[in-house]
Amino acid sequence: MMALQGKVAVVTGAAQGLGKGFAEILLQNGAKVALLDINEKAGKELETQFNEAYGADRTHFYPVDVSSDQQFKDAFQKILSKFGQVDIFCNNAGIINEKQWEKTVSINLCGVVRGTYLALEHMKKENGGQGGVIVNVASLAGLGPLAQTPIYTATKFGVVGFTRALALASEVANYGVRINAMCPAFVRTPLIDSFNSEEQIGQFMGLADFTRSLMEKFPSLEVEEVSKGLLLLVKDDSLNGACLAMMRDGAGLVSFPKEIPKTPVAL
Ligand SMILES: NC(=O)C1=CN([C@@H]2O[C@H](COP(=O)(O)OP(=O)(O)OC[C@H]3O[C@@H](n4cnc5c(N)ncnc54)[C@H](O)[C@@H]3O)[C@@H](O)[C@H]2O)C=CC1
Ligand SMILES: CCCCCC(=O)CC\C=C/C=C/C=C/[C@@H](O)[C@@H](O)CCCC(=O)O
Repeated sequence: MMALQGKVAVVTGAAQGLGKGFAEILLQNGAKVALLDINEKAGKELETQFNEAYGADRTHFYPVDVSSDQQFKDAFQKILSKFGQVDIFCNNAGIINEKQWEKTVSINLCGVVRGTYLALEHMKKENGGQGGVIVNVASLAGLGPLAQTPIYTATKFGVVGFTRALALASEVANYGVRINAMCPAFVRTPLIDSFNSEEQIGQFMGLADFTRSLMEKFPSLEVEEVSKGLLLLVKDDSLNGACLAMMRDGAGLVSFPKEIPKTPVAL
């Protein structure tokens, strides 16, 4: 198991919700944490709160829009200057917006790719790196479709596929970096209210009741529960290419079939 004492972690979308919970559990386990978020006010307030709770200079906030290549790169250089290294990188920032769907793709998928590649270039042994672990936050909607949010679903399937492919590349090329994905069901954060927002859901508002039925099937998790899942994926150094599905009735590592199950058809 990876010891976190003295390790340096980066968490995107850290100002609230799951990212705040992930940052806190990493701090509680001895890591230093760089908080990245587009919400500057909430990020600075959380930096102060965490430094008071866990010791001065254990946390630093960096205002970053993960859809901006330059902002992400600039922040990463500042993090290396301040902390000297990055051992853990959690790509968590994400939105739901089926109307501004290019924005959703740029944040949820392209933002994860940007963060992953920044971390990998720094961590991989062939570049003189010390190795490390990357956790990409997908969703249960990255394993099965969420009818009301086809674009959000597409981005989360993309995060799962990208994470699994890069984990395999890391194993084959011996990068010394583990890359895993988290696939939680509904979690009690501001994001889940999106299903009721015409501004975010647009043409799919008529499917709100379908999502409500899914929320009954998958009762909401608490941030603290999901944060324990993050800690597992970070600490268990046997896990690479793992997808941790999390629901209220339990969590499990997804077993992807070696062969794609299919029903033969005569062409
Ligand atoms: N809440 C849920 O039911 C579930 C959430 N997730 C995923 O977990 C991640 C976090 O979601 P929540 O904490 O629930 O959402 P949230 O809306 O509470 O927090 C998201 C955070 O990301 C930040 N953010 C948004 N756009 C950004 C950008 N362009 N650059 C940097 N930061 C940005 C926001 O300011 C906010 O602090 C997302 O990727 C989401 O898709 C996955 C499964 C379930
Ligand atoms: C609209 C609000 C979205 C909130 C953010 C999320 O990512 C929530 C995702 C939660 C649930 C997704 C459920 C998907 C369900 C179906 O695709 C089903 O096929 C999945 C089956 C999983 C199982 O039963 O093992």
